[in-house]
Amino acid sequence: MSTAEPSAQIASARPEMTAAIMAETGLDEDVLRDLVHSFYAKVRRDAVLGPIFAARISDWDPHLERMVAFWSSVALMTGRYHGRPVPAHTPLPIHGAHFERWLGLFRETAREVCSPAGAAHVIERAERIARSLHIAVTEAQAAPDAIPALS
Ligand code: HEM
Repeated sequence: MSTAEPSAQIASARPEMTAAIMAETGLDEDVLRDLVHSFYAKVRRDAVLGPIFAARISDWDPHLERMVAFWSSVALMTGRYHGRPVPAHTPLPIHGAHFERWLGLFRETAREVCSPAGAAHVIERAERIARSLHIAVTEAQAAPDAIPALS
């Protein structure tokens, strides 16, 4: 690390922005790890969402690692996640009610785990991404051969 770089606590593609978000929200990789692990513990116990995940994920460690990287990218702008969420969801048996339930559990967990500013930050992003995913999944279910609009 050069001396010109600001003192972000974690490796980031945009260290200045990451440091500013961390200072404003109280979020860091440890909080996001706690958020992801607590959230998926609830998801796995959920009567509606749990079976959908159980049918696709047998080894949870890599999924949880991927989701910490995803939230690090989304919330802290670190650029750690390089996957494609839309194709991962288009084959799933999900519709509006699943997204509402997912968001309900996510909001609840974020408020338990994060500071108020941190919870507001991740909830706003989760709501935006859930809306995009819902649109993409609905389009793919209506026209399975169409080119996906989002990746
Ligand atoms: C409607 C409720 C949802 C269900 C049932 C669901 C289910 C799943 C499942 C089963 C996977 C694993 C897919 C696989 O590896 O085969 C997955 C991956 C993933 N989900 Fe969701 N999901 C939901 C909503 C969301 C939302 C709202 C977000 C983001 C805010 C999200 C973000 C992701 C990401 C980033 C991955 C990893 C994709 C990859 O890189 O492979 N999911 N989801």
